[in-house]
Amino acid sequence: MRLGGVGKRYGRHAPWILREVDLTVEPADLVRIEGPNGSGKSTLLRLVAGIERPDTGRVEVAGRTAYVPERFPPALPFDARGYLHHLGRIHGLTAGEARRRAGYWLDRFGIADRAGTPIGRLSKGTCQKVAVAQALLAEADVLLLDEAWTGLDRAARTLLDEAVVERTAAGGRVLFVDHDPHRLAGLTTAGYAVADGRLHAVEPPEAGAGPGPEPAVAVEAVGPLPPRLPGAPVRIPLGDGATRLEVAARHSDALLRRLLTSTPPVHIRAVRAVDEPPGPAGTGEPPVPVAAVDGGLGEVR
Ligand SMILES: Nc1ncnc2c1ncn2[C@@H]1O[C@H](COP(=O)(O)OP(=O)(O)OP(=O)(O)O)[C@@H](O)[C@H]1O
Repeated sequence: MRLGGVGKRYGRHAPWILREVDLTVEPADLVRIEGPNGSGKSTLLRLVAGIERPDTGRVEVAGRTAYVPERFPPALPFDARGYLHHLGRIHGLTAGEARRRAGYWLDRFGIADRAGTPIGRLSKGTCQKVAVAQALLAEADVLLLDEAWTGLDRAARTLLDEAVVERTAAGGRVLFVDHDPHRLAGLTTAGYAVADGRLHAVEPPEAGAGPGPEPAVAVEAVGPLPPRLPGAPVRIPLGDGATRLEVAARHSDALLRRLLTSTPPVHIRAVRAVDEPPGPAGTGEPPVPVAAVDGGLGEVR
């Protein structure tokens, strides 16, 4: 996904909202976009979604795109299940698959009992769950989330966090706008602030370095590593050109996917559970063969 020299204004004599925006997003990237109200964050996501056209420059997006808009259209002539099914079909799913995934996400968000309720009669939070579900069921290559957590209850916010991690672990690119600086902290691979129509790279907040007290996984990787990695792993040089990366287990899939899809690819020598504090190579559980890791991820090429 690439934006080159993108400019946008709403009308020929209107002020520029975005100018000369360059942005490249690779598979498995999780990108945070921040900035003050009215700075152009939603405009940027709408350009990537193809809802707006740039006035200058190019927007190149390969693959399927799914988008959670900041505002859900209020008057839709559907019930929740019918809407998800309809959107699934628009995303190119067969009728059977669209129905299956609609049911799956209604269940996962705990709103299966409201599947037959017209969208206009759903509560705000339930409506937002449907808005999020329509994007997640697409299993898109590019997932765009515009303040998608707003209005969700705690369980649904956690579910959306997990779904984002799942999407990036599967090689998807995720861009999100959110005003909470801690949203997905430690998982983002890049962060940008929109200000004065420009996109400025910012250092995304860390979740606190390293895995903490929860179950952790150590990955021994050989080769140059990307500067930012999912889960903000602790990096321990092993002295033979390899690096031991220790990360919370829930981020290990995303980390492995990011390593295996980086250019040039990183060679993964071993993956093991960590059940003791960071130490030299050879501590912890016996290494898991890399082939098993590849098999577990499913789509690694
Ligand atoms: N369809 C439109 N027509 C005209 N102006 C628009 C349109 N959409 C957005 N704008 C203007 O473009 C500017 C950027 O809006 P945008 O919604 O992209 O900002 P934002 O950073 O997402 O703001 P917020 O944090 O409040 O959601 C604002 O001045 C807004 O009024």
